[in-house]
Amino acid sequence: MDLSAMLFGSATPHLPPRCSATSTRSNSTENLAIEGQNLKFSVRTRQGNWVPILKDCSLRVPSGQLWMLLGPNGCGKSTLLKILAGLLKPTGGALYVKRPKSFVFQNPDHQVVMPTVEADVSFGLGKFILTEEEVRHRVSKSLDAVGMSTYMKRPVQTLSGGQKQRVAIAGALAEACKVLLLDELTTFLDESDQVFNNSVDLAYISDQNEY
Ligand SMILES: Nc1ncnc2c1ncn2[C@@H]1O[C@H](COP(=O)(O)OP(=O)(O)OP(=O)(O)O)[C@@H](O)[C@H]1O
Repeated sequence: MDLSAMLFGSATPHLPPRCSATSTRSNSTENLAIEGQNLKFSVRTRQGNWVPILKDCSLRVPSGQLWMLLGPNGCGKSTLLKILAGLLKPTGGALYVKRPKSFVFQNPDHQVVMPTVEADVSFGLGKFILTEEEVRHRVSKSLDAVGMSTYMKRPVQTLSGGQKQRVAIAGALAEACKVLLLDELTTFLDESDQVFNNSVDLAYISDQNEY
């Protein structure tokens, strides 16, 4: 299936509706967070046939912007996001994604695994060499960014779906990700939470069905 989705940036939309996802802007000095050229993804059926899911998908996402990937059910939005996250390997094309990058799953129960909010947000920081003070600072700053600083000691099983999703986003921010990939951001978050302020040099890209 062709990706006939629409990409919206926080500045000028880069793509006309229902075209292949190709940006027309070309500026070699641009600080790009994501660049994909002619990405392809196919799956093999039990009968041994290859079924194309993405065909020649190209996109350029500058740093510091929020982009939304819009399109009808089944057009390939989640597949593209998983490729950008490195969870799926494209079967063709070239891809650059600035690191560190984080992927927030549609269902936060797949991601929020530790007993308390504080433990969950600090969980991913174990791979860095950080002082306890730095860990505390990052956890507190990222929970603040998602409006959850008063929930630090709360058991995660007492949180709503949207609160868990915010905790998952806080975990990604704590790791100082440069690219934040959000699968169906609106599943749990309310409207006011869907774009939150963060001054870091970060690109957000989210997939969303058209309404
Ligand atoms: N492993 C797979 N095997 C076979 N088909 C697949 C596989 N993964 C995805 N597809 C198909 O690829 C297409 C794109 O799926 P994808 O989940 O990326 O769509 P989407 O745009 O995110 O849809 P939705 O808006 O419903 O979440 C769908 O038709 C889906 O059935």
